[in-house]
Amino acid sequence: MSSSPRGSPRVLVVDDEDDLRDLLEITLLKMGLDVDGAADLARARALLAAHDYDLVLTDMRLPDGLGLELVREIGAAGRNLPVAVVTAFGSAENAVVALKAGAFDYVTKPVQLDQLRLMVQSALKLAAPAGPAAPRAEPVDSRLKGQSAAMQALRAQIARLARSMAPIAITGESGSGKELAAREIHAQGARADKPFIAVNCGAIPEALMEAEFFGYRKGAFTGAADERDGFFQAANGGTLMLDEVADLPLAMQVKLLRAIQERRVRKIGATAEEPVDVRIVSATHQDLARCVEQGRFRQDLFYRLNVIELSLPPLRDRLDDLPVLIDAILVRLSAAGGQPAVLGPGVLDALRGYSFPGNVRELENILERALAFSNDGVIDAADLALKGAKRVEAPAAAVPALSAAASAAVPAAPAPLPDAALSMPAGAQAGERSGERMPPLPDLSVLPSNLPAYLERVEREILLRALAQTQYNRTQAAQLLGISFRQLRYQMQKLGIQEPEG
Ligand SMILES: Nc1ncnc2c1ncn2[C@@H]1O[C@H](COP(=O)(O)OP(=O)(O)OP(=O)(O)O)[C@@H](O)[C@H]1O
Repeated sequence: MSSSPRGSPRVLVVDDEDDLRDLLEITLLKMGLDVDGAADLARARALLAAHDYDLVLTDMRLPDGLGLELVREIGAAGRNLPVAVVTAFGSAENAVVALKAGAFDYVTKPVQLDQLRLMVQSALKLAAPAGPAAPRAEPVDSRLKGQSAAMQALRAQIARLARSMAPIAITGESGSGKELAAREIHAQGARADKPFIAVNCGAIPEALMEAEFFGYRKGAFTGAADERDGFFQAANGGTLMLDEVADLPLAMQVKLLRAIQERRVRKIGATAEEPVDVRIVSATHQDLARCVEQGRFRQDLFYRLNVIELSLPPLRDRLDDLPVLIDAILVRLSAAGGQPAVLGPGVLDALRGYSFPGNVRELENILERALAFSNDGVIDAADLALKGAKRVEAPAAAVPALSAAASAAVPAAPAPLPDAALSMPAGAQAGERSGERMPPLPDLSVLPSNLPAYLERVEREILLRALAQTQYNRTQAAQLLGISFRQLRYQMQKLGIQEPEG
């Protein structure tokens, strides 16, 4: 190994096409890097044995084998050395295979120099200045709490994944920590000092999606008074989390695929595209493969997003983590500087007996509410209101239908409708789909003169009832209505619904 003092970062370029190798070498030299070139695997191996590198950039097809072999060998040797591959245009498969094998990233031919520079900069941030070093198996201050084997394995997996650009698809039930895991991946990678942007794909109205994701130029459409960046520009250099990705409409899936493949986006109303350097992490509580089978999700986008899978176990499968989680939550909930609350006798057992359909978020909700009812900082079993929580399972004659009479006058800021106004109109047909509660439609013999205001009023009433029925447990209210917690929170904010004091 060369033991020369480390000056400029050193890059190894492996490519048998002289022209392309020269172009890559010149570009890297202009970035102030030291560069060595190799035309085949044998030469590359010899150079790797003789020198410390900070980055390897290799073509996929070489005269004596595949660039993929280098990716694997370097990974197996545990060297802290990012390897990027150059793949032929349109061969998404190669890129995905390389990422799965542990490549840090890839560039496609013909190589776009601006993209190459972005990729190299990001790779060099990863290279440890003091040479090879094993990645930390488990950071001391991981935000993902829990000592169960599943959580330990998850943290170790995150520590490895954080070091590459490979798209990660996170699955897990609602409230199981998908966003937290995504933040952890971001925080442990080279992009930590750049933005992490989480987007709830299910909460953006379809008509606004393109503008929200890609931005727009001034005057691009009525109301576009100023130029605005989209999520991609906002996340540039960092991580973009596509939460509830299964909710993306098909038309948007096509545009997103293009942006991910090309690593370029075009603002609405702009003529030129701009390069973006964004790591994509997606999450869903749905089975995305099934969505593909059902034609609701594009196969090609699925393939692009699902390079590495990370699965979060439900809380009921790791109840041993309860004490650690409870401690962390109670510390967070304690007034600044104050003593955290403690659990009274039997409380932990009561919680162990609960199935937590809303996972860690539900545990947080339960403890937050219990704390409000508790005396002297001691939470008793009765404070948990778990019995009430189980009411969710009771067959809900729940949300009654609205009668059109209630809509005759729609106030600007609609108040909850009186019960009398919520009686089911005679002869109304309940639209039942298998297993779904589908209350009958309101009597629409009188049509609302302001549809958006009327629908808002209906929605508000439904949310208020679901919240009242679950004692303002938002996790359970969301479940009752078959929407995600974030959707509920978003709608509550939109409609100005707040939890009552006390
Ligand atoms: N292992 C964990 N340790 C500590 N807190 C956790 C853990 N897992 C989840 N949480 C907390 O639980 C709450 C829900 O987590 P998060 O928002 O990441 O879930 P999610 O799976 O993304 O939910 P959704 O599907 O509704 O979007 C957050 O407040 C988060 O901090």
